[in-house]
Amino acid sequence: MSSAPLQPILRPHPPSSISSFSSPRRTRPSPLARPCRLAAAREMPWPHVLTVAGSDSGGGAGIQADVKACAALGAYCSSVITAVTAQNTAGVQGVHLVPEEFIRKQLNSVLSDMSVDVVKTGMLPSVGIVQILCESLRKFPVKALVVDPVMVSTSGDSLSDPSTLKNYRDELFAMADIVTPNVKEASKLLGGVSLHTVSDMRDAAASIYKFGPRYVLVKGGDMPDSSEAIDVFYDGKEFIELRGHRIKTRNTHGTGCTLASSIAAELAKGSTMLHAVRVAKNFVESALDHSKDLTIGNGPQGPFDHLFRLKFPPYNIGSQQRFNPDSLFLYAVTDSRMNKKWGHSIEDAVKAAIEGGATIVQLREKDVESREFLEAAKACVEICKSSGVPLLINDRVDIALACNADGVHVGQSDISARKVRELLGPGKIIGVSCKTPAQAEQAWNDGADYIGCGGVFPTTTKANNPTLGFEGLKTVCLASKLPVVAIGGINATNAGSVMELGIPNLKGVAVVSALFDREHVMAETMNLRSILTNALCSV
Ligand SMILES: Nc1ncnc2c1ncn2[C@@H]1O[C@H](COP(=O)(O)OP(=O)(O)OP(=O)(O)O)[C@@H](O)[C@H]1O
Ligand SMILES: Cc1ncc(CO)c(N)n1
Ligand SMILES: [Mg+2]
Repeated sequence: MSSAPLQPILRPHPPSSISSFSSPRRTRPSPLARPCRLAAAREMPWPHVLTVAGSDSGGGAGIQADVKACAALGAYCSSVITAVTAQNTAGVQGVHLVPEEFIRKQLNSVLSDMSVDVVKTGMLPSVGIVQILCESLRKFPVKALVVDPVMVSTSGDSLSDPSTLKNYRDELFAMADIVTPNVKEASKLLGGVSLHTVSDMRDAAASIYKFGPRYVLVKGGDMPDSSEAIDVFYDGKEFIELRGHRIKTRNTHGTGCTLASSIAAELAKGSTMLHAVRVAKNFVESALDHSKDLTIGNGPQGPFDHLFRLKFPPYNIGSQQRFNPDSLFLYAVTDSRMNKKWGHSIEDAVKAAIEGGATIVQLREKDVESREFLEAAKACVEICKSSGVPLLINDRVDIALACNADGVHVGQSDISARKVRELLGPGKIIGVSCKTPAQAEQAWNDGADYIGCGGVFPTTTKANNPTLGFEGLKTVCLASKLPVVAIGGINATNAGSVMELGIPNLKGVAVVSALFDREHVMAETMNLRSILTNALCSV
């Protein structure tokens, strides 16, 4: 990780035009692509989002949603209030604008004193407010700007003067890292075009991109009935459809505010933009799912519980831990039968593998009683922690939670990665075994961190496991947006040839028998590590 101090990055983008579509702006490395350093050495970093938005007296949207979402995701949230609304589950009964000069004062108070990483905007109800915000951001640059162009509430009430449209497009969007309109807002921004399909959403995202933001997310929460909630993400080159389950509930008030502030919180924590958007969408879906039957108020649209995770104490909400794909290099997978055969305890086997140079460990214990497994897993967590090696648990989410492991690896017939992510939270590592491009795509959509692909060679460790060979491995790697670890029959004789394939996202090999069906686990691991290192150097 770079030790460079945090650089302010928000500067006005070039004026929007058709040519900005292919402008050099896109080729400049995104500052969000690298994790941020938030404070000088020895200071505790605290990711900080400033929300510039309206208050919702009902507590479900606006400032109130932003503060709760940031808190839930482990970021600090300061707030500049642009308007006070009288609002409940029935709709908006009144809007009272805060005087513009007082908004300037609030912005100045926060930005001149506190180190804000990301600014998120919600309700900006007048032309003057948009201008004041842009001036403040030029004076006090921040790391990223997330613009949720709030115009109309879901109840259909107007939250912004139509005259702000031009300022939004010409001034604010040009400074924004991401703009997150819903379909109605996207339509308004584009002069009233009608948007009915995902293809229309793509076209809208491309048109809004021309106004100057680095990324656009057109949200489909309000699209006609479907089993999925589909948002379209666009980075100027590629469209990505983010598909989530549509939760059947009346409690969707504030989903847009929550999504945008969650993106801001993740960016403040150092995520790349796409990762931030995926975590945010997953968070909204989980919150809606947990809140679907709650009742507050008598109107048609209720709020949801942003802090649902507090009900799950093991949920590591503040985790700053990030997955490093390079840790897949020498992936040691334990096997209780082999350990028994050689008279090794799980702990001794893990210790030996780490001493020999394993870079990540997975406990795959099929024949051990749960209580015994948990005790061994706890001991392994300590061993791995002291060596800085991540420890994953195969399949058993309960064991992973109980021993606070670094993550879980699941197969195609285990609990889905999406569900595991919901249970473990954003900070944990999730891997999925995949044999096909479609499974790799699903793992990516479900929020996994890596995939395991195999069996590359025939193996005796896993029954009825078809062999993919190098061609199958290549096909899956090529299709996978996630880093890959190869698995299945890999040993000291053939490991080098796997790494020599030189596939960019193939980060390492996972081995079971070659390390653990041996008397001297440490020596075998050292040997394999040097073979892998040599192979890597020769590519
Ligand atoms: N019923 C639902 N189930 C799952 N996800 C949903 C649902 N409704 C909305 N979403 C998701 O919530 C996020 C916010 O989208 P939405 O279109 O609701 O924004 P919005 O209209 O700006 O919300 P609001 O104005 O109520 O705050 C999107 O990622 C969307 O896909
Ligand atoms: C204050 C406020 N901001 C945003 C929205 C959009 O949901 C709302 N309903 N109220
Ligand atoms: Mg909205």
